[in-house]
Amino acid sequence: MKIAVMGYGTIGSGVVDVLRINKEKITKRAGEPVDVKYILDLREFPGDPMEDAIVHDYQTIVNDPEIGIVVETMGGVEPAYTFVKAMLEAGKQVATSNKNLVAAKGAELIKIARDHNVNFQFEASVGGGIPIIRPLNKCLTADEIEEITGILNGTTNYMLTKMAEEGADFDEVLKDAQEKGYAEKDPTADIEGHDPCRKIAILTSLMCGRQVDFEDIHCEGITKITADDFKYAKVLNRSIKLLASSRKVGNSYSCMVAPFMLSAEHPLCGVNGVFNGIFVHGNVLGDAMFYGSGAGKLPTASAVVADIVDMTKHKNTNIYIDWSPEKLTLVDYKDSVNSFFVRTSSGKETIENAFGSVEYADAGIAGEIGFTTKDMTEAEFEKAAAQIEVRNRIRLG
Ligand SMILES: NC(=O)C1=CN([C@@H]2O[C@H](COP(=O)(O)OP(=O)(O)OC[C@H]3O[C@@H](n4cnc5c(N)ncnc54)[C@H](OP(=O)(O)O)[C@@H]3O)[C@@H](O)[C@H]2O)C=CC1
Ligand SMILES: N[C@@H](CC=O)C(=O)O
Repeated sequence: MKIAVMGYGTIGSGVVDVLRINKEKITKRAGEPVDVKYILDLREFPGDPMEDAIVHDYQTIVNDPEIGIVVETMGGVEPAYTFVKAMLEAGKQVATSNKNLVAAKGAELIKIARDHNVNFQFEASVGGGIPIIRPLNKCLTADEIEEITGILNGTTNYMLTKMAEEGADFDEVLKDAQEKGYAEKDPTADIEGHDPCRKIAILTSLMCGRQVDFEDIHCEGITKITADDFKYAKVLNRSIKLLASSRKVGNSYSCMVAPFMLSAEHPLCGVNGVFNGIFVHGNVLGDAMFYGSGAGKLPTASAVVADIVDMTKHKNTNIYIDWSPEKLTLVDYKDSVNSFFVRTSSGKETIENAFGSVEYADAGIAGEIGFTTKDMTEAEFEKAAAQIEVRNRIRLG
């Protein structure tokens, strides 16, 4: 099998490395050798062992009938969409790690692949090296999936872990995550939660078989989390995690991305560093957990290469993926029920007038108190919170 890699950055170069490191095993499992014929990138790579494979015009790949599989690891929607569409229409199979592309154009590209009897696969687009797309599409097909809640961003989980355990500074630990190759080209997508938002939109689309737009999902990142919040988390024996969740409500889903303070008993509480954890509940399966490296060069490339092996074994066979372009309208997140941790400078009488009975937490920070509320809807919380001064609030899990 001759393949091309579009985008020779962290993940694209990882794909080339994985194909070399595990060449023998991959050849055996794919049923034939997998060779990289072209690498498309904007730059030259003088001195790189793959220097001679570098091309700059995607049409070179489109027009070469020898290329059976194309890997897209450039990132972003354009020109990735134009290039991938052209590859599928030319009868080539495509594997991508690009969640921006999958969240925006997944349903359409799946259909184009089906119409041309090829495959569009995207295992690495959610959870880095953790298998989650194929399990949903192949192994959990007997179930109605009623909930997926996950730590779906390696960068922010790495940052929150370092901030909690070492008191690390936000900007420094973000720089560290960028140097390790975990962060997006524009890390705003990580720290503002847009990346896990796209990932939970992809997973929800696979849960329901319809298009879920990430723009419809309520999304909060970690930029408002401070060292003082970690002091309270310690007092409350909780950890702060950025969760992406999707729950079936009637015929629709309630989705949200936001930081949560998790109790020690929560299945995702102990997921630390660059690891991701994905909790899945099916109506007949019950609970399942997926856990592993959520970002980084080789773990993510491992998932891309698994797609290459799968597609090499399925030449001329489209593997059905249940994801139609028909849009699903999500339930209003303001109706979802949570309890909250709140930091305030307001007095206890004012707090209790607004929230009723609460439980207080004192982290020894001058001029403020923390408290936790009972369960309430988001709308009820907003109404009560408007009556006090709120320094920060984090949902409890
Ligand atoms: N890093 C990670 O841990 C993970 C990343 N992903 C996803 O994988 C994708 C790639 O990420 P990553 O490898 O980290 O990103 P990088 O920025 O490291 O690599 C992207 C590469 O593609 C090249 N490129 C960009 N635009 C074009 C173009 N128009 N034509 C040819 N080449 C182009 C870039 O060149 P240049 O540098 O010159 O712009 C760069 O070499 C993204 O979608 C990301 O979200 C998914 C899971 C994990
Ligand atoms: N920036 C992303 C990369 C993997 O999807 C992350 O940190 O999880």
